[in-house]
Amino acid sequence: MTLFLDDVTLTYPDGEARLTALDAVGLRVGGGELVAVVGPSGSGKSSLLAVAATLVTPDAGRVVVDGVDTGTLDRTGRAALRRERVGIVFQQPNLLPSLTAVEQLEVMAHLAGRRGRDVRRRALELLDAVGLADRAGRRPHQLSGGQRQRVTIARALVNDPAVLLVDEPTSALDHERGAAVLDLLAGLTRSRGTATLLVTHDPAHLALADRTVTVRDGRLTAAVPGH
Ligand SMILES: Nc1ncnc2c1ncn2[C@@H]1O[C@H](COP(=O)(O)OP(=O)(O)OP(=O)(O)O)[C@@H](O)[C@H]1O
Repeated sequence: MTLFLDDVTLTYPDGEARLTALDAVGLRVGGGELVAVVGPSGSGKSSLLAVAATLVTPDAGRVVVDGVDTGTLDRTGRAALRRERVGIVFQQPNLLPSLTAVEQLEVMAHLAGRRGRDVRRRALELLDAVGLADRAGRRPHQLSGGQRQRVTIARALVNDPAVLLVDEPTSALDHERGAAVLDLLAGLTRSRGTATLLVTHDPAHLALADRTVTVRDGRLTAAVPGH
């Protein structure tokens, strides 16, 4: 389970010219590895996640998810790859208001073509793993912000993704809950062997990462943790 970005360049239209959001970026995240991404506002962090998630196609370079060169896939193929092999956790928990916690997970499994009793068992296992076994029947408005965030993490894992992409997972949480969510992500990365890319502004998170990379003006550099 790996994520590999090879010489990836992404530009956006900018009036008559083009703005370079990612400039010849190379990055390899191995299975069981947690890589933190830091950098100033507007430097290209979200663009990096969007490209890795195959939500945006780069102008040049290769994005290889779990051994699959995503450039060889059409739109349908990329959507299937995302459903089956990529877990995405956005900043704001985007849960469906009418569904219970366990149903949020089941819907994702169903979209990936999974059915049956195993799906519920697996969903409950994951909710247990994020400390929400006793909240499985609650809807989003009956959960705290931190609990909702943990549901989105469990949901991102329901189809056993090879690659986990996480954008500022603790920005809405207090320090203690944020630290608990980070511990959880780091633990799941290692126990499940996912390749995890984590965008963060929180220096405390860097200690849990195996590596930190810095994005600056669309370019990637390795950073010394804690600096
Ligand atoms: N859809 C778009 N169209 C045009 N320009 C864009 C688009 N999305 C992002 N950009 C530009 O690309 C650059 C990188 O943006 P990106 O969102 O990747 O930065 P970021 O590091 O995630 O920033 P932040 O920390 O503020 O979220 C910025 O200059 C931004 O203005």
